[in-house]
Amino acid sequence: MSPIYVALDTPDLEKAKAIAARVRHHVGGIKLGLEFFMANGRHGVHEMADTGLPIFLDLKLHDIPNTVGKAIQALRPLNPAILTVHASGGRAMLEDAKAAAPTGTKVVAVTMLTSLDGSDLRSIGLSPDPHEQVVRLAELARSAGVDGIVCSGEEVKAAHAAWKDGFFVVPGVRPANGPVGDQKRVVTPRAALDAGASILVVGRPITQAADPDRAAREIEATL
Ligand SMILES: O=c1ccn([C@@H]2O[C@H](COP(=O)(O)O)[C@@H](O)[C@H]2O)c(=O)[nH]1
Repeated sequence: MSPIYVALDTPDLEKAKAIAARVRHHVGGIKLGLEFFMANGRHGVHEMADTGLPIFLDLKLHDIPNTVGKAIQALRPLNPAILTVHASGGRAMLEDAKAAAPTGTKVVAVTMLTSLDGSDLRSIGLSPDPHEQVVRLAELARSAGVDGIVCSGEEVKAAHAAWKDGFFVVPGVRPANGPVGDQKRVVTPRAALDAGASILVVGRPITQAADPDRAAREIEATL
């Protein structure tokens, strides 16, 4: 099974379905985020689940424990393979998120967004070392009982060393010399896997390609 989850960041359900149909033999699952969910809601998730590919619901929930727990209870009928919350929501929120999720759903905690770097951390009053930030939040996530974390390929080796059976989601991956867009902590898909990623999230390098099927195939061939 391919470790690539394609991020279908579009409000257009028909477009999402069309790309999924083109790349389905070269990806292991579909990631649906806020842009898709705000436009298409639960109906859209059900439609994408009809592709037969596992669904990663990347809603990055972040609120008080009761609110996050109730939100996840409301999402239970969607039975996603993977669901995200923010690690910085704190221990009680992570515990309530895991308790509310369906048994088969991996709850993973976003540590430090791949669109941020050390200077962004400093600007929000945190120590400017991404490794320190990711490893500290990974330990919080592990001890709170969730299944894994989201981090960049630059920190996944250190996080994996401290959490051998954790599940590591790595977005912000780019083919060598590809445009990075708004991502700041970027590695190649091969480097992320070698460093310990469990799955790779790839959006624009596939979805914005003239031939998404070929782009997915070419990335898969590097793994
Ligand atoms: O730290 C994070 C957490 C989530 N994402 C999501 O992954 C994809 C990446 O898309 P690209 O087009 O490959 O940049 C996108 O859906 C983000 O919401 C992330 O990039 N970084």
